[in-house]
Amino acid sequence: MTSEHPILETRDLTIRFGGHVAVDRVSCAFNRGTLTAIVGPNGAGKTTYFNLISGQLRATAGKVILNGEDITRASVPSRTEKGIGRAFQLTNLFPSLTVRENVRLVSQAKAHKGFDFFSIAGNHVELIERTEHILAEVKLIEKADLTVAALAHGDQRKLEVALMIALAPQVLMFDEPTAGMSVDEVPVILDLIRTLKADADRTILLVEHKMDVIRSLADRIIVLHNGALAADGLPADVIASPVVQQAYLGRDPEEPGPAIREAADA
Ligand SMILES: Nc1ncnc2c1ncn2[C@@H]1O[C@H](COP(=O)(O)OP(=O)(O)OP(=O)(O)O)[C@@H](O)[C@H]1O
Repeated sequence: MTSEHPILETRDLTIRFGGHVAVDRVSCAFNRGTLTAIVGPNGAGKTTYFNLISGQLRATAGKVILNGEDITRASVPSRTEKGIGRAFQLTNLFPSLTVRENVRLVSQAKAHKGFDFFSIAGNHVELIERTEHILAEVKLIEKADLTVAALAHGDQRKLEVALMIALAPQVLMFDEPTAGMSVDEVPVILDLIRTLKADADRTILLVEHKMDVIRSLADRIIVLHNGALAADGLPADVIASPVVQQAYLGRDPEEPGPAIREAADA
């Protein structure tokens, strides 16, 4: 972790649905270059917390601060432009275009935000190079000429990540990236997240249930329980803490359960 100011912060972030408080005064700061796993039982508020950060939901109270700027009331596109990245839904893209064309389109959309009349030619070369760089980073070069519709499930997830990267986000949000993946596909996505993490400018938030995945990737774990922050710290400490053993894993701390065994087997 670094000592600089946090890139992202939530302050007393809260959302109520009728009488139900789904996210309850969550205050948390995320430093640049770190990967934080967000865990908690089903219905704990993890996805809702993500939606409040990326802007799909508006907070009832509290704040979301990005690079010192209050973005609590900003729209989703505005947050995306400011540096919050969340994987695309492929259904919003062009299934009949190739992988490369999709990445190029999103890169182009990003580049046009900073359009410079005097460097059109330069932009074009840069765009091609950037597209190839992203395809290489997510290991989709060999599939670049396939249409999206022809991709296997795991490769579609990689493309979602590629499109997120094309928007050059500072904060990358993954909501259960290995959900629904085959045993073969899981390590590929984990490797990809590890590669992304190697860039110290990227700050990663990861909602994940698989404890072995969390152990291998996270610098820090925060635990949500009934919408509130129940624990926050280094992975080994948080996993071992009574609050997690009882509240999240639902068992006696002395008695290792399936998630811990899974971690031990990994
Ligand atoms: N739009 C909504 N309207 C009403 N209630 C909602 C809405 N979105 C979420 N909730 C409720 O808020 C609570 C938190 O849900 P959320 O999906 O954030 O939990 P989660 O921790 O991501 O769970 P899971 O691990 O099952 O994905 C749940 O009780 C859910 O039913």
